[in-house]
Amino acid sequence: MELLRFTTAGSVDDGKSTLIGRLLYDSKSIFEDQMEAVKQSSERKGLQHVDLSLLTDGLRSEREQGITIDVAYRYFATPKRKFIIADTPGHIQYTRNMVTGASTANLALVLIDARKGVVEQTCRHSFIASLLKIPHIIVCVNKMDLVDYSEEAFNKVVEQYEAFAAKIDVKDIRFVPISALAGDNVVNDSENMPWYKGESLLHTLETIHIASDENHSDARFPVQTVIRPHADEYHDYRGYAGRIAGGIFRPGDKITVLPSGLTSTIKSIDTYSGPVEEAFAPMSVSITLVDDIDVSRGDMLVKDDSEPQVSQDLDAMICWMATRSPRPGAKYHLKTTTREVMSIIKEVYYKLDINTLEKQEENTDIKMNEMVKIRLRTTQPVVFDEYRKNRITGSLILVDESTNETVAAGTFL
Ligand SMILES: Nc1nc2c(ncn2[C@@H]2O[C@H](COP(=O)(O)OP(=O)(O)OP(=O)(O)O)[C@@H](O)[C@H]2O)c(=O)[nH]1
Repeated sequence: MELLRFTTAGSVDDGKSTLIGRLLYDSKSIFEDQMEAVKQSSERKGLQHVDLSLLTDGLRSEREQGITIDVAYRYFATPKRKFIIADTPGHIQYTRNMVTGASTANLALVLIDARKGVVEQTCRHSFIASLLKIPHIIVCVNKMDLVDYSEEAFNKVVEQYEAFAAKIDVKDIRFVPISALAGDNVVNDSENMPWYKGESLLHTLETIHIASDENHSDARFPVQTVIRPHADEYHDYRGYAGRIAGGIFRPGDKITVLPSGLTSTIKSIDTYSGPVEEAFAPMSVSITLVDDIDVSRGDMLVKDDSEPQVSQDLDAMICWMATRSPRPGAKYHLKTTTREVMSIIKEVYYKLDINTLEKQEENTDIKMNEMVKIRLRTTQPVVFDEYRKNRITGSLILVDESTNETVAAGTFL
């Protein structure tokens, strides 16, 4: 079953927790005992309705804790799709959390209070979504019950957001008028808004087309492991295992190994369920070649017609995630796909103000949560693509050599 990852970020009290609770509840992804606990807490608080945000906030304390980055991941499934929600706070001091949540997302859910319209947080979250090339945005105009389910109020928010969205690079933007509290258009179609002819939020999440968002034209296979079993019967087997990051590979295809430049031809492609005649992203496969050439972990198999870039000088847009600013001359492990090399930050071009997308070229000492364009110099060649071409081979993280802390996440330009 297809998996859709989406991020949510909103400003305080937009109703994010209530919305996520409503999605889980109405799609029947909640366990009875969790629901019973929420009902009881709501009663204790003297509420007339069941406070669904308690459900989300309760789950929030059970969240997966990253060592440096705190993003609450939540999982649910319907008969049509599986979902992972990366729930991040929208405040500027949590930019790094938003970047982490957005880096693998297929879709960003932007929540707007119908009474307030577009606010700073809305813009910031949308900018991050566009910088990280999230292909789809769904703008949920929430609390429609508080504006009498008015079409005019909804249209005003749509207009306001569209005026802002002209500045960002996201192709697919949709709008859904909802009430997370009352349940309108979240899972079930609303009877209170007959003027809205679109689908409910869940229906959109279940059916939005995401397969074509993968890059199927430029063949990329980062080698994760070299398999060479020593048992006698396999003595001539040498396979390269990993996950395809782009394009299509078939037995018989001519390939080049980068960065070495050696060439060969694919003999076979194996998967857990047997050999295949065709493999594409995001399949995990093991590839064998007709020649016994030198291939190691961190190399990339590509096809001749569309080669990635290979360089030791790399321009990237990064989000600085560490509390400590970079020290002059500090060395960082640069990790991209399965490759890891040493690097230093050679130059800082500018900082990007994520409220306005303006470049700031003066005063470029880097602080936590800032987006910065930098040049890295590595000790060995790196194989990469521009992020806009491929989100997997185009992304990187920097890990501090001495503390082992992830200090930055970024995209190649
Ligand atoms: N009337 C109305 N109230 C809503 C709606 N959605 C949320 N609320 C209320 O708005 C308040 C904030 O909702 P939350 O879900 O806690 O908001 P949040 O954005 O998750 O806030 P944080 O958890 O602080 O990030 C609560 O009192 C909700 O009951 C809605 O559709 N209509």
